[in-house]
Amino acid sequence: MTVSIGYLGPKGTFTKLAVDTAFNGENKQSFDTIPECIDAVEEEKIDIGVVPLENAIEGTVQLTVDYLIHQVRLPVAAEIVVPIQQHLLVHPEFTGGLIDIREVHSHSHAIAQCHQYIHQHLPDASIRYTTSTGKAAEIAGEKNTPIAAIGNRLAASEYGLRIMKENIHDYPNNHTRFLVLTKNKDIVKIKHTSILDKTTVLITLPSDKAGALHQVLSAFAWRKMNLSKIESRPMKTGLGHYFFIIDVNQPYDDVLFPGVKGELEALGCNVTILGTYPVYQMNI
Ligand SMILES: O=C(O)C(=O)Cc1ccccc1
Repeated sequence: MTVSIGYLGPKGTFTKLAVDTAFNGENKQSFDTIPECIDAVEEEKIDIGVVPLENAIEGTVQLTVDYLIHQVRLPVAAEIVVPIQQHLLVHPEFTGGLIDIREVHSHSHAIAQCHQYIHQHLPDASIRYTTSTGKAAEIAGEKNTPIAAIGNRLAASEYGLRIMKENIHDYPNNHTRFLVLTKNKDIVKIKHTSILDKTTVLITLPSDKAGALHQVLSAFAWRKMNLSKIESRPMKTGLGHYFFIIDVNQPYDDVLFPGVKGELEALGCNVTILGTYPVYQMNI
């Protein structure tokens, strides 16, 4: 059986790079937006979806987290961590200098990863946000205009662009986490060895209870469960109402996690396990 894998496209995105690095030559399909890719997995038009989740410089990709919490809950089969290098890409016939560039197009995360560079070297260019870095590269390649895109080397080759300036991201240790979503975990075959297993838990606190978050954290702490991330997101039910999303650096088990859940539910919290999955660190 050929497994179909959807990703945030079009061609030349970081998500496509992550997919190419993690998977062999399955049938790969690009989607223009993150929700479209997630919906396609939900509607079983594709077997696996890969979407960006978090960047080391810019933080969470809110669209992914919110869509997965509020619209479509899909099991997470794996996390792929990929190093990110951002380059300034221009049409091959563009002969101007940095000073001549009028517009810089890219995904909001890519723009944010290069804020200092843009501020110092392209202060007069206007910023245009696109659904992905690949989309920005496609626009820059359409005709010879003073439009630059921020994206990767794959985008440069896919759209025939010239790399005008390499490595323009502001901080060197730039990595992005991608989620592998599927209803059937057995079909996910990643050609690397995982570095650890993680479990992601979604918790809502009882309203207006002093020390509730402290008690949530203690339930993990006294069990010596190591947390690697805690983030609050609005529940969208009113100001001051939040979910807490907690990553625990260990696989789900039948003792500790049910213990945490029982303890927190007794306090009036709501606890949902969003997924337990291996993490793969890629080198490209
Ligand atoms: O736009 C892309 O290429 C993506 O895959 C999303 C993204 C954007 C910036 C850094 C990492 C991933």
